[in-house]
Amino acid sequence: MGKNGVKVIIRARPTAVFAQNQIHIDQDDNTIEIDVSDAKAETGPSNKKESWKFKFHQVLQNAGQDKVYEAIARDIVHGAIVDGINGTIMAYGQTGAGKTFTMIGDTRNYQHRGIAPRAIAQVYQEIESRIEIESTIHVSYMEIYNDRIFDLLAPDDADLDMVDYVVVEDARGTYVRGLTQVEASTEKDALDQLFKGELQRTVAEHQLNKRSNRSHCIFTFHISQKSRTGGNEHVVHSKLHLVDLAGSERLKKTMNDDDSKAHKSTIKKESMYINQSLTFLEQCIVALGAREQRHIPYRQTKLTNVLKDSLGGNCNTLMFACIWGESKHIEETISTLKLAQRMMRVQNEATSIVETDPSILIKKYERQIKELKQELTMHDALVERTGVVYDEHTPEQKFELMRLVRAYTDAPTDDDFSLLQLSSLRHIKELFRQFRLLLRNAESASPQALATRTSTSNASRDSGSPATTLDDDEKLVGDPEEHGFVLGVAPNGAMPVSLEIAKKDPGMRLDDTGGVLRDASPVDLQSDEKTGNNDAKGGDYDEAFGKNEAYKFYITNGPGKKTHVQLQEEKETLKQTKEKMKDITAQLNSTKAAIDDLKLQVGEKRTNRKSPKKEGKATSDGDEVVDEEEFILMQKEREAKRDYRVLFEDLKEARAEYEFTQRSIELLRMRVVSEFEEWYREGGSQAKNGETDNDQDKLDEGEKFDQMEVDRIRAQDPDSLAFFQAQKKMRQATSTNSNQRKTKR
Ligand SMILES: Nc1ncnc2c1ncn2[C@@H]1O[C@H](COP(=O)(O)OP(=O)(O)OP(=O)(O)O)[C@@H](O)[C@H]1O
Repeated sequence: MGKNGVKVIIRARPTAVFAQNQIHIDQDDNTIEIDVSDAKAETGPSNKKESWKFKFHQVLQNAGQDKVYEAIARDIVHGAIVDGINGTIMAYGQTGAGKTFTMIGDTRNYQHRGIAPRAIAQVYQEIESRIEIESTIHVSYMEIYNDRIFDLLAPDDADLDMVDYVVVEDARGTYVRGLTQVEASTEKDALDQLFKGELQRTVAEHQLNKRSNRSHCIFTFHISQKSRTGGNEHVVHSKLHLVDLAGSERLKKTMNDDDSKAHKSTIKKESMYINQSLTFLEQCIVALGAREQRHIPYRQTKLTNVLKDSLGGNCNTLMFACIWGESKHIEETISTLKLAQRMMRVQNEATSIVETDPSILIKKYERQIKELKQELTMHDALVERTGVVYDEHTPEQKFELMRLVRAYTDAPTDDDFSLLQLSSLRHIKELFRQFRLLLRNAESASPQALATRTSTSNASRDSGSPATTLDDDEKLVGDPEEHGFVLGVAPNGAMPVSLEIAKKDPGMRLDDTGGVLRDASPVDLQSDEKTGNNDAKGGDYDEAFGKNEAYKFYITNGPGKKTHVQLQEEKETLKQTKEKMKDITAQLNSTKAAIDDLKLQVGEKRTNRKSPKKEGKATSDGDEVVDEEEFILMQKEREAKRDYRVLFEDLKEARAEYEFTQRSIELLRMRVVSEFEEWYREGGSQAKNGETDNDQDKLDEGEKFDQMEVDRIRAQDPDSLAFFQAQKKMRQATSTNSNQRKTKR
């Protein structure tokens, strides 16, 4: 942000009859001196002022279009794109003085193109060079004629006379509601719109200049820019106005004596509006330039209202004051120069208008959260904290917390807090939540059920084995563990939604909110067993026991052996990975300690080197140099940091492997259970009792035997081989039928 004076450039159009006696232009000093004393002498003595000296930012005479553009216009366009600051370039002056030539130029001659086509080219060059920024450009083109706004880019079928455009204001500044803004993605698009608008301009013929226009025209770029990479959440809005004002001459100069009455009336009306708007433009300029604060009459005319944020306020403003250096126009020239001088006193506050793009802001916060989580994970790794949860707890994690809460409430002593090691705020909240759920469940359960539950829980703990339960449907649930297959029967409603939860406690399940519930009245097999009351379900217990035995067989010698071996291997891998993580964490810690130590040593060395008491080691040009010892320390520090990074990556990899293995174990467990269930249902358990030779392992053995037999037969009598094989096939089929009959029985 900063105060930015309005820049003023005087442009004198070429003429064959330049008033050399009256106008003295010094282009090096950027001054113009006017002296009308000769002319006054002809009309007699007067006490009116006869000479003036003006100084401007630039005074150009017979200057080419390129020089005019390069003078200051290029900087204003650059500011609108690169700094996001509104820019206004306007041309003021009497009719025929060269305003349109300056702003638009000769549309048929490329060399003589004016500020608008040059600005269009620069805008697209600038945005193309800023590949990291996404820019959107819209253009509008309006004409203010007799204090009415006309849309020069309105669709061809629009009824322009019906629309009364109004100027409104919001946080982004002033704009004309309903005015067509065409998106222009390329230089060609923008040029097309400029030329389309030029065709629409209202042209009135009058004596000074046949092509003269009697209106103000404003071509505007509406620019929005934001970061493509999402590195910044800001959207910068800026505008660039190119304003071709109507001629500032007085009425009498615009009319011919032989003009018709109607024509005179039209010109009179036009001149009145032009003069009014230019007078208010001048008043606004004077008020803006005044030392004391004054009311600025922006709202008095459409022109000043539209240019509100382009005359004063957030804007870089450049005014071209075009003069016609002929003696007969000297009064208009003086009047133009006076206004231009006042314009130079206006100080603008140039700032960019920045809005926040919420989508980018969210992305930024997400990135920050991710980085902070990574930092926390790194910190946890360094202090050997594992299992800290910073994200939402998964159902399994919630279940684990519930188990801890239950273990804590069932603990024999009140202060066994070791069970509830608090690792994060989220962890604490979840613990409280589980406590609340436990309390609510307890409150809603009957005292009898509570008592049963307590005894159940105690019995399980005392027996040191997981609880097994039965329900009316006698549906079996269980868990394959290394020690065998533990069976239980849970009521349908209590069937766990999560295998992880089911495996740890079949009596528990998740509620809708992810809280863990225990069925209010489970019948516990262990407690029945303990009290000797297993008459009622004794058969089931026997069956369960039988199934347990079958499972043991299934995973040791049965068809589940291979999967079970895989499961054990995965568990071993998990153990090793855990060890590896521990090992890497230890290495990370020692590397971190080494880095800290080296940093300290380097710091000390540096302090000693800079200490005035020590002998300074400096090169001839004053640069300090490090000694060999410090250099070696710095090198070691760099290497330690590199090691640290490698180790950290290793740790990440090991953790990923650990998690992957956990998932793999889970899958294998599920597979063992479901395959066992199927095998058991199909009567596989009978096979293990030796009632059939159809067992997979036995078949394997049998196959070995068969092979030996085939080899023997082939050696003795090759022709009998086919017979032998057919016989074997029949034997196998007979055996299968016999098995099926036994299963059905
Ligand atoms: N610097 C210049 N060099 C060459 N020709 C010029 C220059 N300035 C103006 N002219 C010529 O003078 C004529 C009038 O100029 P121009 O239309 O730009 O005046 P104007 O100030 O815009 O007038 P109006 O107020 O009527 O729009 C045009 O034919 C234009 O080509």
